Amino acid sequence: MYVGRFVVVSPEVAAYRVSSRSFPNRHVYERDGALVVGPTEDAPETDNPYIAYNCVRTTDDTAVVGNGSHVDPITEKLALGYPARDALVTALHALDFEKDDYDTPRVAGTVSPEGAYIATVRRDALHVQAVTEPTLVATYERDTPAGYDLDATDPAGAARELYDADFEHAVCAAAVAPVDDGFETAYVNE
Ligand SMILES: NC(=O)c1ncn([C@@H]2O[C@H](COP(=O)(O)O)[C@@H](O)[C@H]2O)c1NC=O
Repeated sequence: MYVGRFVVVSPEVAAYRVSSRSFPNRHVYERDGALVVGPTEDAPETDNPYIAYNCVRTTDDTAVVGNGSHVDPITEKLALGYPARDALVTALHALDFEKDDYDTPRVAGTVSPEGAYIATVRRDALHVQAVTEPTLVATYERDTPAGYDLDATDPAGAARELYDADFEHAVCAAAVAPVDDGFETAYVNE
């Protein structure tokens, strides 16, 4: 099954995978404390505005994952003191679904020692939900948050588990979790 990009959030960890039919030549890398999705050196030129973005950012107490430019305003609202639910609602409502050929939904997650959320904005819905067990939302097919069998509670394990998940066209994966002195991140490119 092809589900496109997806987020999995648990109370311990937030993770994200890029699956892509159209733009497979991409990778995750670190820049200025964020994890970024972007084209590899051999990628063909494109003017698609939706394929390069920060996919993981953190504030002092909360980490954000997502499939596009909304990761930045969600992070900025959190840094201003908005509760996670409100930061997700505000940023996703402002940017809305992607204006591409598929009306691709935006998906996002947050995790902090105080709690975790998962969210999506589609053409027909805005869904923001507190997470008490591992939960997945994807851009296509599985586009409403639903329980997912994630075993890992650490970023390295979660990024690996998402990369290896049985959905087509894996490209790369990333994950983030709170630790004693901040956040730990990990990613997989293969
Ligand atoms: N975030 C991403 O990495 C990303 N990759 C592709 N898209 C969008 O989704 C469309 C379909 O891409 P694909 O055929 O790879 O699933 C692309 O034309 C692009 O507008 C993305 N936008 C949202 O998921």
